[in-house]
Amino acid sequence: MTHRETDPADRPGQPDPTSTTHEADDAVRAELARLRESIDNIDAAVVHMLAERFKCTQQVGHLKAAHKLPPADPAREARQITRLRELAESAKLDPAFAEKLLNFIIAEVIRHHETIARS
Ligand SMILES: C=C(O[C@@H]1C=C(C(=O)O)C=C[C@H]1O)C(=O)O
Repeated sequence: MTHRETDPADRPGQPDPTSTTHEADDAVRAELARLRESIDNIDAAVVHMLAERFKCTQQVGHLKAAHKLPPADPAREARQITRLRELAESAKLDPAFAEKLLNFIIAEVIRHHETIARS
């Protein structure tokens, strides 16, 4: 803890000029807590949405395995990436990040499809 020139202990009987700082600290803490609550809600939504997406892709995996279709469909992936990049741009999200995220998810889906095909 640093000793400030404005330490009220240095000026007995004077109003505490640091109280504004403490109020600002409280306001910052409250704003941080409010934003983090929203972040937690959004993270929960992302997890639930991903779980729903994986439920769908698992069904696709079973359908493909039953009909001897390949686990990956690069043409479909290319269309999804084009679409997602456009969506990202209009949402002011970095399209390169959106593409990386989709590729990461799709790679996991393909891994699941390969497992289903082997089973
Ligand atoms: C889900 C599918 O399988 C794979 C996974 C994809 C995805 O996660 O969106 C897209 C294409 C395929 O490589 C599909 O063919 O639709």
